[in-house]
Amino acid sequence: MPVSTRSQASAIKGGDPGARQWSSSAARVPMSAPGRDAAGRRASLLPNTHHGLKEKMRALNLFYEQHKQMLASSQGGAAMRRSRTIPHANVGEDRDENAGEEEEEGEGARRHRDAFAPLPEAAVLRDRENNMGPPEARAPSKNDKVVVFSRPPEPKEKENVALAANVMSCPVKKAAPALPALQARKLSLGGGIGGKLKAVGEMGAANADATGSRIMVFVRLRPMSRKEKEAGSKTCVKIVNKKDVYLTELASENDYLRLKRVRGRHFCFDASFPDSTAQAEVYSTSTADLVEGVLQGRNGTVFCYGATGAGKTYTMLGTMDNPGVMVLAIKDLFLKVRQRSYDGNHSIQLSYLEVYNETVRDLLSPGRPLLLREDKQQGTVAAGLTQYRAYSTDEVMKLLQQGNQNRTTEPTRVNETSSRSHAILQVVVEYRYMDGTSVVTRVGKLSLIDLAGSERAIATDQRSQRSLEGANINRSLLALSSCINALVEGKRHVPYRNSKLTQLLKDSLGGSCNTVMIANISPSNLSFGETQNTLHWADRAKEIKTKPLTAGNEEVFKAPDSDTDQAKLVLELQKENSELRQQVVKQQQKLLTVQAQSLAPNGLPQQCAAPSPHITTTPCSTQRKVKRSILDGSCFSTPNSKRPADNAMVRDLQRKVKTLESEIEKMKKEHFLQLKQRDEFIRGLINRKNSNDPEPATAERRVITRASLRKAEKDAGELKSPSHRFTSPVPTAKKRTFWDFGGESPSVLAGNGRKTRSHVAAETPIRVPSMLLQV
Ligand SMILES: Nc1ncnc2c1ncn2[C@@H]1O[C@H](COP(=O)(O)OP(=O)(O)OP(=O)(O)O)[C@@H](O)[C@H]1O
Repeated sequence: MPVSTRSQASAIKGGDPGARQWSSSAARVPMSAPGRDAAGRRASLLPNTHHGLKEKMRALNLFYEQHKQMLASSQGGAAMRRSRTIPHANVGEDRDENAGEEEEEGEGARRHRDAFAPLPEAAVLRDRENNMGPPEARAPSKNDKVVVFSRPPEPKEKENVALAANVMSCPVKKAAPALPALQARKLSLGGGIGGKLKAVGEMGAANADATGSRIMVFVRLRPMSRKEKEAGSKTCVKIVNKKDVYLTELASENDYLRLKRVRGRHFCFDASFPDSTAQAEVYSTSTADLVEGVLQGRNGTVFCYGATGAGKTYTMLGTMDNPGVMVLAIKDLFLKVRQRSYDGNHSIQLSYLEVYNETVRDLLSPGRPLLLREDKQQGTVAAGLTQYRAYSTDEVMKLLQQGNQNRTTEPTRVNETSSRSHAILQVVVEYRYMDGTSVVTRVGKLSLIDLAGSERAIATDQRSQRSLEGANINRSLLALSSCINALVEGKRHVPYRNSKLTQLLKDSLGGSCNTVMIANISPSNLSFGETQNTLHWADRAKEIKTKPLTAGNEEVFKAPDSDTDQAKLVLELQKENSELRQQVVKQQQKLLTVQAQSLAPNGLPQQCAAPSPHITTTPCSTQRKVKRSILDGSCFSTPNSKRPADNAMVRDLQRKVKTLESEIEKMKKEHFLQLKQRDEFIRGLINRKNSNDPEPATAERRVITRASLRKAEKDAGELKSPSHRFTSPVPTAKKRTFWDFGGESPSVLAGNGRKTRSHVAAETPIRVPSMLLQV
C-alpha cells in the first residue's frame, strides 16, 4: 500500500492546526485526556524543542490507544475490532510523518486506513536504495521506501480492490464474488492425486466437480537476465510462501516529485514459483494432475501467458538439460500408459499447430494455412491437421523438434528467440479396455499451449513485419482478455470468434476442461508495466469457472451375447472391412497419379527446391524460418498434391525417390571405381604382353580387348558391378517412368540374380557399355 508522505510533511510545515497539534510534545497527552491538571495543560502548551520522532510516535500511540478505548466503549465490540494498534516495529518513518495528517483525513480515508494499514501482521516490503531484501534485515532509514501491504485476503475480502482503485492504472476490479478459497481442488482424478491437490488447495486453489471447476492460475518468476543486469535494473517482484506475489513500482531516483511515492500491489495465486524453481517442480505442481485426468478421459489444457521474454517458452519447452512442461508431460504420459498397458489398449495421437498472424499452420507438416471448423463432438478443430500416432517418447520428441524448427521465432529487442506465434501441442489419448462383455473407450485430450508474448509494439520492434506480428499477437491476446472478462462476468455471449486463438481455446476456457494458466513474469523493474498487466489478467483468470466436469469422454460398446447377434456383428464388420479396402484402393490410385505427376520432367524436385517468387513475396517468407524441403510437398502445384490426404503420400513417395537416387549415385561411384580397377588390370595385362611381344598394340586392339574381356568376365559370373542395373541414356533407352522407382514396379531378375526395378534395365541388354566407358 502506498504511504503518502509529501502531503503530511507539508501539513506540518505549513502550520496546519491539526498537524501542529501532533507535532508538539503536548500531543503526547491528548487535550481531552481525563485527569489532566492545569499546570500540565500550561506546560503542554509551551513549545517543546525536542521534536524527536520517537517521542512523536509514542505520543501518537498513546493517543491512538485512548481514542480506541473511547470508541470501543461508545460503539461496542465491532468498532474495537476495526481499530487496532499500529505496531511500532512494522511502520517506518513515513508512518510517523503520516500520523500528523490523520486528523485531517476524511471519513472515507479513515475507513480505508482502518481496513488496510494498521494490521498487526502487515507484510512490509522495504526497498532500500532500490534493493529488495527481507524487511527484518535492516532498520528503517531515511532512504527507505516502505510499502505496507495488507494481509493475505480473508475469504470475503478482495484485497486488491481498494488499492487498485486508488493507485493502479489497471482496470479497477469490481468487488468480485468471493472465491471458495482454501478449499482443496477436487478433480476426481482418482488414486494418488488427492494429496497433491490438497497441497495445492492449501495454497489457495479451489475447485469442485459438481459445480464446475475454476481455472488454476500459477505464476512463475524468471531469474534476472544478463541484459537486464547490465541495464542496471532492480528487482520489483517478490514471492513469499510460494503463493503471494508482491509487486513494487520503484520510483526513479531522478524523479523528485514522486521520489517517495512507491506503489505496490499484492496478488495471491494457487501457487507462485520463485526464480529458483526447477522445471520438474513447476510440472508436478501445475500439470501432473492434468495428465492423470487425460488418462481418465478428461480434457486438460495448460497455457503460458506473459510478456515477451518472460519465460513462457522456457516453461513450456525448456532446454535439453532442463526440459519443460511439454516434454515432462509427454514423458509422464508414456510412463503412465506403459504402467497400465496390462489392462487395456492405449493409443496416443498428437498434433502440433501454430497461430501466426491469424492463420493456423500445421507445424508437423507445413503447408497451406488450415481452416477452423466447429465439430459437435470434438469442439473447434483445424481441418486437415496432421495427427501422428506416436508409440514412444523419443518419437514424440523428434516430432516436437521438427515442429519447433517450423515454428516462427524471431529476435526482438527484448528476446533473442522470441516466439512470434501461439503454439498448440495436442495429445489425444484413447484407452480401450474390456469391462465384462463391454468394450469401454475413453478419450482424453491434453492441450499444451505456448502463447506468443504480450507486449507493446515499442518493446519489440516497430518495424513493419514485427509490428504486424505484434498487432496480431495483441489482437488475439486482447480477444483472450475479452473472453476472460465475459466469462468472469457470466455474460451469455463470449466473443470466442474474435480471434483464431480464442476459437481454439474455447473448450479450455468455457468447456468442461481442467485448465491451468501459468503466468510468466520478469523480476526487472524495467518490465514493471508488463508484469503488472500479466498479474492483473492472471488474477482475473482465477475467477473463470469452467463447466462442471462430467464422467469423462467415455463410450461403452456392449458385446452381443447371442449367436445371431454375433453373426450380425461379423457381417457388419466384414462390410466395414470391405469399405475400408475400397478406400485403400482409391488412395493407392491417387498415389499412383501423384507419383506420375511428381516424376514428370517439370515437376522434378530439384526445380522446386528453389523458393518460388510467390514464396518470396509473402510477408513471412523474408523473415520466417520455415524449412522448405522437397519433402514438405509444397513445391508440387498439381491440384491433387494440394489435398492434405495426398500430401503424406507425396512425401512418402519423395522419400522413396530420394533413397533410390542416392542408391543410384552410390552405385555409379562403385561402378566407376570398378571400371578404373579393370582399366588398370587391362593396362597391366597389355604391358605384360608388350614386354613379351615386341609387336606394337593399337588403340583399336585395346578397345576390343577390353570389350571381350568384359564379356568373358560376365560369362564367368565374376562381374559384380551394379552397372548392369543402371543404364546410360543410349538412344534406344526409354524415358524413365514412375515404375522405375516405385515399390510396385514390375521387377525383373537380372542375370546375376538381383532384382531390377527398371523397364529400361529389363529390356536393355546387359552388355550395353556404360557411359563411363564411352570416353
Ligand atoms: N526460469 C528460467 N530459468 C532460467 N532461464 C530462463 C527462465 N525463464 C526464462 N529464461 C530465459 O529467458 C530467456 C527468454 O525466455 P523465453 O524465450 O522462454 O521467453 P518467452 O516468454 O517465451 O518470450 P517470447 O514471448 O518472446 O517468445 C531465455 O533465454 C530463457 O532461457
